[in-house]
Amino acid sequence: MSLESRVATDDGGDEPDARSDAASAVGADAGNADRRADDAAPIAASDLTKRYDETLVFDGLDLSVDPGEVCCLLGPSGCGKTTLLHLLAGLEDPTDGRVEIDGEAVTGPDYRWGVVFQDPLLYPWLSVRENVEVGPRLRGEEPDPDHVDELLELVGLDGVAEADTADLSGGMAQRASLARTLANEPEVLLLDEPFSALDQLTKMELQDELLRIVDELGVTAVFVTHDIDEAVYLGDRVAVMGPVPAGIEHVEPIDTDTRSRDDEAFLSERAAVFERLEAVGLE
Ligand SMILES: Nc1ncnc2c1ncn2[C@@H]1O[C@H](COP(=O)(O)OP(=O)(O)OP(=O)(O)O)[C@@H](O)[C@H]1O
Repeated sequence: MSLESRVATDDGGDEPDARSDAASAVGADAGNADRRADDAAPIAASDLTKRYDETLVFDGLDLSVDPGEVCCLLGPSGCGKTTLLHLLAGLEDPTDGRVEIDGEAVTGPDYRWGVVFQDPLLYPWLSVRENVEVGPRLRGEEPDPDHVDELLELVGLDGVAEADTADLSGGMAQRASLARTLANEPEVLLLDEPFSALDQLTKMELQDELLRIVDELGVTAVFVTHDIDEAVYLGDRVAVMGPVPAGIEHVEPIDTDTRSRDDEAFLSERAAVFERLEAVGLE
């Protein structure tokens, strides 16, 4: 049986409830059982300027992400989405300006603001479980096996904990990468096109799971994507970026009460975002 079918089998019909329980348990173990959207960390970027030699990527950009919100960054290729995410994550320094997460200045990477990249970047010599244990170990903590089990269940990998990462499909590898980031109990998730290399069905499945996890763990998320449908489906707001050095040209609020991929509200919000993208020069 392939690893994918083992996961499918293990998922079973009652999997969403099982994962729901796992999410609650993870929250409880993390000491954040009461951390819900209202208590999640806000992100504030003020007057951010970033210059690489002769390229001014943006100049005086402001962005506020509310606690528990999913903010999608959408824009033409090369407009600075990844650069902005790296500044929020402390992976790069701004030329000027400031980023704060939960009121604390971001001056470098920190396990409290977890990053998920397009490439899962798993350690190939470690099993799935050992990959998830990396964060606590790097912080000098012995991973709690129950907590790791709960995270693996949360992302639907409980059937393949001991597998080699080389045997994982792209979707499973990205699930493992997400679990590894969640093992650090981040207050904020910063995701850089994490699903862009996946087939459409896997992508849609992971989009739904991400929304559930963000909601249940009470984290704030910034999600970079090229995909308008993905931005409108995932986002509470979609920040449309223009060609450098425009930065954020428009922020579209999304009515998430009727979250769906094909109803009227979705299609009209998609059309509104598309119009904004066209206005900034869709590439
Ligand atoms: N390390 C770097 N050194 C020099 N220029 C850079 C560097 N990183 C990014 N840039 C430039 O900054 C601009 C923004 O790049 P960035 O990768 O952030 O855009 P993006 O919107 O994420 O692009 P894509 O959608 O294609 O991934 C581009 O002009 C890019 O060439």
